Amino acid sequence: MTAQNRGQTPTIVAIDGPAGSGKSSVSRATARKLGFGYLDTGAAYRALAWHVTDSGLDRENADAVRGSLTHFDYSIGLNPDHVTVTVNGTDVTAAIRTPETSAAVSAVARVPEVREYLTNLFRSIVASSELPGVIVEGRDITTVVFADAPVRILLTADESVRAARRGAELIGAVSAAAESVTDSVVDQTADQIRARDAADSKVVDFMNAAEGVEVVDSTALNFDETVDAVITVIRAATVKEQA
Ligand SMILES: Nc1ncnc2c1ncn2[C@@H]1O[C@H](COP(=O)(O)OP(=O)(O)O)[C@@H](O)[C@H]1O
Ligand SMILES: Nc1ccn([C@@H]2O[C@H](COP(=O)(O)OP(=O)(O)O)[C@@H](O)[C@H]2O)c(=O)n1
Repeated sequence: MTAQNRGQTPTIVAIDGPAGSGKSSVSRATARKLGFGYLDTGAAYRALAWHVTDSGLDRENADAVRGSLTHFDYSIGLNPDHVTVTVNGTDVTAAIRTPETSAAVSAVARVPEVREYLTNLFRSIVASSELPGVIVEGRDITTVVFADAPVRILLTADESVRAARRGAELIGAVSAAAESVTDSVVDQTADQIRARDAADSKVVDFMNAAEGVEVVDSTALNFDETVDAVITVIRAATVKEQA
C-alpha cells in the first residue's frame, strides 16, 4: 500500500463488538473498498497471550503478565489484504487463532497495564501510518482507544447467529450432511464465545453502544449487506464532519 497522506492524521473508523460479530471480516472488506488501512487490535491481545504461554508464564499471574511486556516486540501490518503478526521476529499469524490462544486471551486482556500499553501502541501505529484512513476494530476502540473518532460503530449480531457463523468457519470442509458434527461444533463454539464475551464484558462494555456510537446489527444481513451498512454510516459521518 502506498503512502497517500504524508504528515496528516488519518480518518479513524472505530468499530467494536462481541466475538464473531464480523468485526475483522467486515472491517477488512470495508477498508479494501475505501482504500483505508485496517488494524485488528484483538491480534495484539492474542499475540501477548501467545507470548505469555510460549514463555512458560502463568497467565493468571498479573505480575508475570505485566513483566512479559518487557520482552514483547510486536508488529502488525495495516494492509487489509495481508495481515502478518510477529512477536520478537516470529510469525504468529496462525498461532494466535488457535482455540488455546482464544481461551487464554481474556486473562491477559484484563490487566490494566496491558490495556494501557497496547492502547498507546495502537495510537502510535495509526499515527505513523500515512494512510487517508484506518479502520480500527476491537472491544474498546469507540470508548477508549479512539473515543473521539469521527466514525464510531458497534457491530452486533444475535449470539446464536454469531456462533453459527464462527462454527461454519471452523467446520470448513466437513460435509453439511454430517449434521450431528455440525451441531456439536456450533454448540461448542457458542459456549466458547459466551464464556469469552462474559469475561471480556467485565473489563469493557462492548455490548451496549456508548453515546454517539451507531449500531449496525447484522443478524438479518448477509455479508455484503453488512459491509454496505458500515460504509453508509462512514459516508454519513464524514459528510457531517465536512459540513
Ligand atoms: N453479515 C454476515 N453474514 C454472514 N456471515 C458473516 C457476516 N458477518 C461476518 N460473517 C462471517 O462470520 C464469521 C465471523 O466473523 P469475524 O469477522 O471473524 O468476527 P469477529 O472479528 O467479530 O470475531 C466469519 O466467517 C465471517 O465471514
Ligand atoms: N480492543 C480489544 C480487542 C481485543 N481484546 C481482547 O482480545 C480478545 C481477542 O479479540 P478478537 O477481536 O481477536 O476476538 P474475536 O472477536 O475475533 O473472536 C478478546 O476476547 C478480548 O479479550 C480486548 O480486550 N480489547
